[in-house]
Amino acid sequence: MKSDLETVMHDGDIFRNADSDGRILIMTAVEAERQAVTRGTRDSKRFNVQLAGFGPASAAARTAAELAKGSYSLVISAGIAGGFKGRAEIGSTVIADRIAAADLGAETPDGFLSVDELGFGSSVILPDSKLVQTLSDAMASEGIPVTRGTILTVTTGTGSAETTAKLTARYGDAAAEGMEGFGVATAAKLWNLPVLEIRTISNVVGPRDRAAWRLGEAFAALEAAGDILRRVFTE
Ligand SMILES: O=C(O)c1cccc(C(=O)CC[C@H]2O[C@@H](n3cnc4c(=O)[nH]cnc43)[C@H](O)[C@@H]2O)c1
Repeated sequence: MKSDLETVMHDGDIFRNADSDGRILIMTAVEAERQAVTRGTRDSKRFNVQLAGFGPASAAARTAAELAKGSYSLVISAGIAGGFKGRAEIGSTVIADRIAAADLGAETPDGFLSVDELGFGSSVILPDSKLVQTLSDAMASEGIPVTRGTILTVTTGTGSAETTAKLTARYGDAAAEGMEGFGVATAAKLWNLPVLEIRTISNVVGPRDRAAWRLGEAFAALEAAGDILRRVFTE
């Protein structure tokens, strides 16, 4: 009888053969994240793990530059993140079912207007739903605490209860907050490639308390996420 993970990996075959050489580009903000993912993927040639830099602008530019150099079947934004209280605990993993540019828009005396409300496009990019399901099932089957939800991309990391409340009022299903996902996803969209965002939680979104960040737990979870990616896409 097949294990849960074997069943999931069978589904993964669909994507392994999706196109050309089927390589997967993974973008992380900083080197420590890149190393954690690479430990998990064990330097498999299927993956190219590159630095996106800090924030969505750098992430979009560097992802676009990487995509121009090679052929890929999937783009992944990966890294650590803040987790919204009650949605994603420290050390857990979040897989985005929506990637949202949460603070891109305009402030008005009556509140925030999103890109959508301004008529300049969409603040949301949707990851490939089948892949989201495949990976979240694979993680759950290995006992990894995993949540699916909206991952917000912000240009300023949230550091107050007031901003946290504003964000959760706009995105009721927000699970985590990072700073590169929407940039990576924008570049992937330009190439008509599917995108995923995978974040492991280092801290709680809210009043800034750098001393409370649990980088070790988040990097260990990021390595475990890399291991699942390798098993789903290469075994
Ligand atoms: O201080 C360190 O030693 C250190 C080591 C590795 C990474 C960092 C970062 O600060 C990574 C920044 C990166 O992480 C994402 N992130 C993490 N928590 C949050 C948050 O609460 N709100 C927004 N972004 C968050 C983000 O994508 C940053 O690019 C530090």
